[in-house]
Amino acid sequence: MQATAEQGAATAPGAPMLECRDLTRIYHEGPQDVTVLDGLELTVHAGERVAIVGSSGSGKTTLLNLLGGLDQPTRGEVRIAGESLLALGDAALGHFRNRHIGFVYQFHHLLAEFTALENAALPLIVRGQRKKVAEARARQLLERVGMAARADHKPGELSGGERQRVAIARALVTDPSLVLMDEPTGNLDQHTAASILALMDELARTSACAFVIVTHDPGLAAHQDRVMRLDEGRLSEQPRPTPVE
Ligand SMILES: Nc1ncnc2c1ncn2[C@@H]1O[C@H](COP(=O)(O)OP(=O)(O)OP(=O)(O)O)[C@@H](O)[C@H]1O
Repeated sequence: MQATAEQGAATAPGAPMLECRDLTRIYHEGPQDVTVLDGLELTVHAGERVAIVGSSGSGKTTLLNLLGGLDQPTRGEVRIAGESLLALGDAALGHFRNRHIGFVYQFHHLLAEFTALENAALPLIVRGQRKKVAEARARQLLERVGMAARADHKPGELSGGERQRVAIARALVTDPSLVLMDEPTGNLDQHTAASILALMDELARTSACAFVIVTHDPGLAAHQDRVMRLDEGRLSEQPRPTPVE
């Protein structure tokens, strides 16, 4: 299985990078079963950016967790770069995640005792890269998100928006095939948010990275290639609101 997980991703623009088929998640905790996702279908191609919108409690976080292999569906499957997450064992799944998926979740999960630079370099260190090489790449990403000057600061010394930018650098440092983002620009001012969007555009174009972005921000949603609304456990394509300049 390990060998399968290490195979290269289907990175040609236009190839399906993410496929969800009949994706269903029923929570059995509590007095009543709760069906949150109900036969959801989604295909995202290499180089494509898809925004997911939906009301509070509609299942956006549940969906992101399934896409990232952090939770297992009750029924159906998630394929990333042609690989079914369900078919991977725990060790292979961890390896696959590190290799193919970048996460930017609302709680950034930065390690408190590490600097911004060390945090951003961590996925490469985990992958076995030499510290010097990993930190050189991490520094490039920190520059891109406007955090180079704070590279030696620990998360406790950074603002919420600054921590978010370090988390974005960390998610992108491995050149992932797929980036999963939960409100990635929520804490950022307009100028910083615009520079993050420009970085995402460039990555989608140059490295065929696919993005799935959960957001309540109509401006951010309008900036993506497609907007999907999650409602009653399924996704439907939305007309895009006019982008906010
Ligand atoms: N572990 C769990 N056990 C039982 N129900 C759960 C569990 N996790 C989530 N839910 C329920 O599933 C539904 C979807 O939750 P989820 O967090 O995915 O929604 P969301 O769209 O991300 O919401 P928000 O926009 O408020 O963050 C909610 O009704 C929630 O109460």
